[in-house]
Amino acid sequence: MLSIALAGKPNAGKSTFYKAATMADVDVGNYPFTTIDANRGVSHVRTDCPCLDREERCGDDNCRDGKRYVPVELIDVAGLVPGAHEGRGLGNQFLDELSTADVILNVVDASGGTDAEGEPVEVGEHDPVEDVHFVEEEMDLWLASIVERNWESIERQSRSPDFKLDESLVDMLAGVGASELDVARTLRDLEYPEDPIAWTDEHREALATEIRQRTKPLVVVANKADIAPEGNIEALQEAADVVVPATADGELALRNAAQAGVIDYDPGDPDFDIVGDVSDQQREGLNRIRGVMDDWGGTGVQGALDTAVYDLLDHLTAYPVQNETHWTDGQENVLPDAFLLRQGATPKDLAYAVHSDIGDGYIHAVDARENRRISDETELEEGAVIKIVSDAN
Ligand SMILES: Nc1nc2c(ncn2[C@@H]2O[C@H](COP(=O)(O)OP(=O)(O)OP(=O)(O)O)[C@@H](O)[C@H]2O)c(=O)[nH]1
Ligand SMILES: [Mg+2]
Repeated sequence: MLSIALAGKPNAGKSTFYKAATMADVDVGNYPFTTIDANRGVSHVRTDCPCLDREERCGDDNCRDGKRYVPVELIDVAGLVPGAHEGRGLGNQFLDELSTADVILNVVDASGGTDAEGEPVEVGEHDPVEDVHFVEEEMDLWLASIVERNWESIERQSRSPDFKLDESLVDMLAGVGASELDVARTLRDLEYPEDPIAWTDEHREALATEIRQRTKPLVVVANKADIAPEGNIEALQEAADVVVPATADGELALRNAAQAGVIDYDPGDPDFDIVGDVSDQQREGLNRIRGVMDDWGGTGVQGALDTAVYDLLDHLTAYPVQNETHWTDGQENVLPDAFLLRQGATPKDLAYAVHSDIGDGYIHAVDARENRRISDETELEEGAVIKIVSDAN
């Protein structure tokens, strides 16, 4: 499963985001380091279900009237402060929690109501732009310290006649999610001495930064948009490449209200309808959330997850089916499985995602939307419905 981690300074709203996105019961509090041990749970990204092209909607639990929710892992870690890689705040051990993540949501308190350490201050007192880059810097330094720690072993390996730097680096960096391709591209882009013994700290830091950029791309979540002073969100949008304005608190309130039957709302909707009895106070609260949604197209929680997976990681959703004619002629109306694959993925990649035996036994694939055999080189598109023919079937 793809893995998304929430990182950022204390008190920015990471656990509130996590709680809203997973509906798990975790601690939230207006003070730094509410979270100490990481929370891991299942959230979802949202896309259009292929059933929207059919007369009947899909009967799967993860499809709500054509809105398809595809599972991803979400990790909520302790707050990060500048200097964390050398043990400040709760230290650096929890940076290790980020090593399995494919993408990071850097939750920033856009209201400026918490200082650099996460202590509450007057709204607007702290400049949230200051909180954007330190997360990347801490992650770079953390990775640099891993490289540093392992360099002696690389030096030792380099004395062997069949030493290959790329292979040794792949071994060393696999744990932080770097693939052979990541290492190959990084080495292509860097200038470095052939002999590992001649590497300086600067070479190792440059390596760490490149690898971090490739393996841990970041989305900035401009949280607390509901109370952010005029101009703060825009300043954040200037300061970072990918910024999603959000109210995690608002999303949590909406999910709770939807669960209680008070509103009609599916995560990621741009708006909601009040369908139950509400007090004046509740109505006022809901309208405040609606204000943020009107400004930014939603609460931003689902939007941030979707941006991370579909835009930053460039993934698509593919749906394997058992029987292509049943899907084509409408006998079968449920798509029980959805897989997130990198853009460029082929039918065989989908086969391997389903199961390694299915991949090993892959014979050919059929596009079930059109009931037509497709070539093994076909690049799958978002919403592909595919029957894999495999001798492991
Ligand atoms: N106004 C407003 N407050 C929010 C929002 N999201 C979270 N908060 C509040 O911000 C405070 C901190 O929230 P948490 O979710 O505990 O923050 P955290 O980042 O997990 O904090 P640590 O675990 O200490 O690192 C709480 O008082 C939340 O209610 C939001 O969208 N708007
Ligand atoms: Mg927390």
